[in-house]
Amino acid sequence: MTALRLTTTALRATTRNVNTIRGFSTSSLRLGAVEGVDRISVIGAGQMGLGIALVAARHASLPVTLIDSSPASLNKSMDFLSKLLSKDVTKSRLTETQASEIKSRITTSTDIADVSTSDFIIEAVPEIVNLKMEIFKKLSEVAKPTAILATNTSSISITKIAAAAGNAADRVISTHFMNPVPIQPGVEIITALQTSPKTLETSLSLCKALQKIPSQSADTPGFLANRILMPYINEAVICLESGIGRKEDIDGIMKNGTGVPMGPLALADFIGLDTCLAIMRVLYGDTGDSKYRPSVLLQRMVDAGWLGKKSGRGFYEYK
Ligand SMILES: NC(=O)c1ccc[n+]([C@@H]2O[C@H](COP(=O)([O-])OP(=O)(O)OC[C@H]3O[C@@H](n4cnc5c(N)ncnc54)[C@H](O)[C@@H]3O)[C@@H](O)[C@H]2O)c1
Repeated sequence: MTALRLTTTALRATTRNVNTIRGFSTSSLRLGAVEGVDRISVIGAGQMGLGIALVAARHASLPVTLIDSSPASLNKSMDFLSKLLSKDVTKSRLTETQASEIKSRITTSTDIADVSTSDFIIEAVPEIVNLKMEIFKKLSEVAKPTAILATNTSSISITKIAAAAGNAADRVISTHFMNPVPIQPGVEIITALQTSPKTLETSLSLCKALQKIPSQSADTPGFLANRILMPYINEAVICLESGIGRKEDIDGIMKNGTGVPMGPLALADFIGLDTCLAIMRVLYGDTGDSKYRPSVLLQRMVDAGWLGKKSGRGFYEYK
């Protein structure tokens, strides 16, 4: 009985402490600390890279170096970050002080060598195999010899990317965040043949610190998420190109009939049509299975530079 009462009292005290912590600025608190990870770098400041940087700075209070080869992308992302944080302040989800502390934890760079002080590096550049391999080769030269090298690839073999990292291959893993990163709790974790158990363990701890829920998948084309999602999107594009339905009807029936928040064509615009096409090409190329053949219309839209929301035009138009 006494033990039970003590436990209950301790539990109430802990709950009180947690609530007190929640009400205060997180500046001096590392709520989501991960052993051996004091700084992270994110390479690629597009929609995924920015989201990852934001959750690391916000939920794990980690300093982040956000790297992009394009200064314009960095500026655009930092402007967008300010808008996201202001919205949270307006909606009373953050105080102004917390918002400016989160922003101050993120520094930007155009030089990949600036990963050199980070313990965990997450690559989020476009879904182009040679580009990713080039980056992992470079990371094996410029990163700390203990740093974990993670990729956010949607479909490319982690084992292949790890091979490009040479002696660092055992520290390569995939932390495949879902879009939009600040909202979706799921992260797919994929290990390469070379990945060490320690790399996996630290990556799972980081996911927890970022308040994400990991699901593990084998290193196969598309892993779990895109092996299921992309053929669905591709089939919706085939329905459009073969005149089975208008875009409003395709999206309408899936939205109103299956309860998904977005129809498949609107979702493709949101993901990026170049990313969708790249994933379908990996699924088709790596399996040789015709069920994964990318729709011709999807290829033509990417040829036209109609990449979806990020370019202002995809299946729909965006201001
Ligand atoms: N969009 C999604 O819904 C989604 C979801 C999960 C995973 N992913 C994956 O995440 C990765 C990034 O996707 P995204 O949608 O953020 O792409 P994006 O096009 O929005 O951003 C990519 C960024 O990488 C930068 N970049 C290009 N080359 C670079 C280089 N050599 N060095 C540094 N930066 C470079 C670009 O300037 C751009 O800012 C891809 O592998 C994609 O498959 C995307």
